Amino acid sequence: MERMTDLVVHDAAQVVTPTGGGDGDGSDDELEVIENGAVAIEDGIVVAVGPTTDVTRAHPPENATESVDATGRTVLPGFVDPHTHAVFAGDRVDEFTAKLAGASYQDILEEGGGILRTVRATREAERAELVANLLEHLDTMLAHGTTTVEVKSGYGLDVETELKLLEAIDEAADQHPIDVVPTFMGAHAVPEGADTEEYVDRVIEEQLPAVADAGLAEFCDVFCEAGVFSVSQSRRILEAGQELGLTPKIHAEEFERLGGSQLAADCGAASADHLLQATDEDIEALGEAGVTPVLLPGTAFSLGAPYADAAAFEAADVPVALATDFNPNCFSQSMESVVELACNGMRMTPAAAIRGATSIAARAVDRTDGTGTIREGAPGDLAIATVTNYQHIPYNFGVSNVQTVITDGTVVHRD
Ligand SMILES: N=CN[C@@H](CCC(=O)O)C(=O)O
Ligand SMILES: [Zn+2]
Repeated sequence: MERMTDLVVHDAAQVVTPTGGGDGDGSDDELEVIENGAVAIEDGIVVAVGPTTDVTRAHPPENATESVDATGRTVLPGFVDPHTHAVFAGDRVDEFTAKLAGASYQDILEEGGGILRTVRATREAERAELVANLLEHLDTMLAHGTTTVEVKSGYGLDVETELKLLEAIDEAADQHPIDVVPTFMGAHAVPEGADTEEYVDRVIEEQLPAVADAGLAEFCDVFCEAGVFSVSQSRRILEAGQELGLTPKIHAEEFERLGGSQLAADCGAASADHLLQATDEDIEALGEAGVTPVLLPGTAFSLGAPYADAAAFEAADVPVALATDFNPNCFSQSMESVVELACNGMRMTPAAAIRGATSIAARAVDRTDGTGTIREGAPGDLAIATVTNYQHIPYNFGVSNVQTVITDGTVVHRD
């Protein structure tokens, strides 16, 4: 029977989708490829996906409000970027040059640069400037196929500025088609001149209650790292956040192996991120506890550090999510680039990288509604690339392959 459809994408060389979608641990998911495929969307939700002949019989493009002829192109779920620090003022391009000349990330931070420098610039910025900056970055993300993004606060380190950042995230989210997931990260660094224990008390007693009261965050994240927050300090913060309804996330085993993975497993975190130094034991603990590991190849690339051991996760049957970690130290908003680095740098297969950037990434932000897949009932979020086969995305690196982006069944970007 013919029906009126909001959007039909048809005649795609490939429609590509992970078979899972947020439920289960993702280890049995596969990447399904439908040759000459089509997708129909109604009321923002996918209502049909399959061969073009089947989908267009029930949903003729000529009867749809909008149709996209995807001949010669590949349709993917919109990318999910589950780890960014995208709201801040200024940049640190001079530190980029200093790092190339040999300065380390931690030397820069210990001298009051790095995160602390962005904190100074962000405290001085008006909320409107932060909103405008974030909207610009969201536009760039969208143009590269991202339709869901997590954004952390963490360049305030005091109640007032942390709230200003979360309000800026909320305001930008209201104005932009990307689905924005807000995370509170008051424990991103120890502010200049502060004692770490006293600052942990302030995060727990002042910042967390104010954030929970304002209802502006879904997750609470901590930088669990030597010289920043210890495992026990991180545990106190994450448990306090959990009591206020914020799901834990953690920056773990980035520069040193401290035990953040085990903590993530103990407190049922949604994700443990970075994991450059994670051991087989850590990987097993994350897998058993259902914590999604998030690997950030752009960060290793920017730091000139060895990549996380993606093969060890694969061997343990623990699927990994991928994210940009977009921040002033790792300045890329592009999930296309992350997929390229995952393959060319971490030697992941294109199929594993696409799953990591879509359905597995959705697990890292607790999106269990089919986000990151193209299946009936999932949100109508699609990225259409100018390639005839999804493997060409990492193969043809360094260029923008995404051409058209759809959120909730509406075309929101076209190159
Ligand atoms: N490692 C801690 N936080 C960020 C970097 C933030 C910054 O350098 O401004 C990260 O995840 O890479
Ligand atoms: Zn981070």
